[in-house]
Amino acid sequence: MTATGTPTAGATLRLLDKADKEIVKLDRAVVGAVYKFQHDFRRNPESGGFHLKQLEGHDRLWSARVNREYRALLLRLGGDDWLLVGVKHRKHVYEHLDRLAYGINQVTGAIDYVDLQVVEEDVLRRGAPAPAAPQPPAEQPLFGEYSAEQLAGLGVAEPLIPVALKLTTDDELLGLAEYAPRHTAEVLLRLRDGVPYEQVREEVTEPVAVGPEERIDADDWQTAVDRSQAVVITDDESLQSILEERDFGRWKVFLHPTQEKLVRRAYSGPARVGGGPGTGKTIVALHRVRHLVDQLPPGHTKPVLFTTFNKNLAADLRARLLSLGGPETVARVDIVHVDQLATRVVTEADPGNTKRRIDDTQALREWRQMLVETGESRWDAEFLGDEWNQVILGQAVASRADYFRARRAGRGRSVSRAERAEIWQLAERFTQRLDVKGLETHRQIAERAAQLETARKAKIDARARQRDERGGLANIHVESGSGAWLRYRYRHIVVDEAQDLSAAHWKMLRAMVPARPDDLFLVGDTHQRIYDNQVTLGSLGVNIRGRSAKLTLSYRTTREILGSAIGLLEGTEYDDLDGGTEGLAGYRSVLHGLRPSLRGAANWDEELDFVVEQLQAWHDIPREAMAVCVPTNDMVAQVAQRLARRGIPHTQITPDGPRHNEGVHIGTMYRFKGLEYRRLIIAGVAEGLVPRSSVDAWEKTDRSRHKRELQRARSLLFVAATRARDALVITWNGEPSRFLRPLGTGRAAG
Ligand SMILES: Nc1ncnc2c1ncn2[C@@H]1O[C@H](COP(=O)(O)OP(=O)(O)OP(=O)(O)O)[C@@H](O)[C@H]1O
Repeated sequence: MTATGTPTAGATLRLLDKADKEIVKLDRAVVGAVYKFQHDFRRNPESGGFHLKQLEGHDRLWSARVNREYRALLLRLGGDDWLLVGVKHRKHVYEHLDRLAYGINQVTGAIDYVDLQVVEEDVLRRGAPAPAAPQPPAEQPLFGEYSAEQLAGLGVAEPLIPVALKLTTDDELLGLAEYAPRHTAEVLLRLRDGVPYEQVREEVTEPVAVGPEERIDADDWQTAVDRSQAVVITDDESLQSILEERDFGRWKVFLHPTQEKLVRRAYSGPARVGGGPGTGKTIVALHRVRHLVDQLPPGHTKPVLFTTFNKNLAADLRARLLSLGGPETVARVDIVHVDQLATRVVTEADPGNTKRRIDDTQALREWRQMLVETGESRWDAEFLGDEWNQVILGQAVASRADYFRARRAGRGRSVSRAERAEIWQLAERFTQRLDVKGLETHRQIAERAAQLETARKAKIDARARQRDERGGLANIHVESGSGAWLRYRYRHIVVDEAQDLSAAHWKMLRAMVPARPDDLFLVGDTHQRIYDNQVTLGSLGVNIRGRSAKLTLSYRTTREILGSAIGLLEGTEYDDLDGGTEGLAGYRSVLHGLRPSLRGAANWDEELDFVVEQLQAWHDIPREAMAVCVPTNDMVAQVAQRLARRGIPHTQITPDGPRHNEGVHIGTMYRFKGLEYRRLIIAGVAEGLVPRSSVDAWEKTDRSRHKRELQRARSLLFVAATRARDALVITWNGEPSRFLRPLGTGRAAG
């Protein structure tokens, strides 16, 4: 039947999750035709050129002409509201009409669409690209112990239940998981991972199930589409960014229900969202910021602070928030990295300060020089540097007497009273030295900022008390002399990469926002902590107890990469930012791809050749979608040189981010925090470099330091490995890093 009726002023076109994956697999020319099609279709679906036809035997499914050869398959949700579910060659559209199945899922209330022909002919036969793991005997169904009702009860798409019950190999399952609606894939993979039925119901199904108070109406497709992973195509660019998998593809418009809840919830105090790499923590933080801004009364101030660990991450957050919420949202948010914020506070208090800022490594160099110059040999620079950072600055120790009383838990080696006196003297000399040289460390600034902000908060609170006592509008707000209103700097604070902030940072942030509902919202993963800043938030006034949640589904990495990355952490324990421990239980992915490749070379020169060969083999994707990550700055330069010689465009990742947009990105592991690439090579993963040989020197002198340093080095490799979306290659020369042993490069992990 051809569509009839008068032309309309325009239509809504949406795209169902996974349809994009099938569309991108088509020829470039067809994809181009799809762009044009959606543009024209939105303007007038009833234009004759589309030959819009309802498919025989289907009450909601229509076909429309994309070009001479291809047809779009569309579900009519109601009126002029359409859902694009697939694009097929015209020859195949009418062949198996009875194989196209769709309906409203009775558990999730979302729309499931399945082309069983594709499942049987293409998906199941295609199998997995990776060398297969040992397979169960062919006749043993993988889900034999479950009934169709049980699978339906977990929300598996009904048309796929008979298929799922027949699966006998993991390759088939992975193929199906890639094609099936995301929730179906998650349920089946979790069951196959051996997770008990009830636990799958609790962890995977319940978060997306329609609540008992809400009825699922099998005919209400418009409500169903809102519960589905579908995006509304509002302009040509939105489709393009989804199909080209650009950064702001789907997550800008679609959040998983578990993410959505965290974004919208009202919290009675500070809240924390944890979760493994790629689970969408940053995305939740971005949406949370927009949500908070949306609740603000109109105004021109910036009552929301959005902060992260370093400069290039802050720049990235700004760009993404702009894209998510537009200039109106960004106008109400102060986006600044945490050390810059501290510097601002300190400069405000002391505008004449012209000191140069140095980091921990430069500070350590100063310690070394000072010890050489003074001929001091009883203490080593690392120990003193740590003592200064963690005990003296870390606890804001201001006097010798305070230092005698300071707690030194976790410092490994105990020190006597006489030794404390010596250390204090050296620390004083060190600060004087920095002062004379016009230097200042970021840690000093953070401590100072924390003190300034704490004092400011005390003043604000005291004045509020005075006002309450006087019972009204006393003159509480004019700061002495300046005439400025003395009040809290922010109404809400959102922190990304929370695991790397120091105690001083937290003290400063805590003092910048009044303790009220929705004051602090932090996201981070302690498995990714790469700076030596372990804190207990509760002791710093940031009480997240009872307001902590975890995301577990990775949207970035494949199951294969995720499995290897988790292997890197074998046998280690991580904290939960609040004195407890935290693991990656439940951390999973429904994405599937090649196993990471591990490759040893005879020497660095040969390893560089591997890198070049690998990059050349990846000629099918843009250069900037791939990266090379190495342990040291020297190695960055050497990789860059080799790529230049072989004519491979490249760019280095600096503290401010990549120098250019074009070319393979090269950087040290530290630079990869928070980034994401389609394909990644980590080179130089050898003993002596990962971890650095200096780390083992601590084993005899300071066991706790040794443990911490090993953990940090391991986390650094974990962060690097989890930046890869589709492919990960790890290389080394000489002896492979001990961290790789669980991945099968040598003896079992010790
Ligand atoms: N609901 C979603 N749907 C689709 N993609 C998503 C969703 N949530 C997140 N992603 C994608 O997953 C990837 C990882 O997201 P994000 O960077 O927020 O994770 P993260 O937990 O902060 O990662 P990390 O801790 O490794 O830095 C991004 O490419 C993001 O676009």
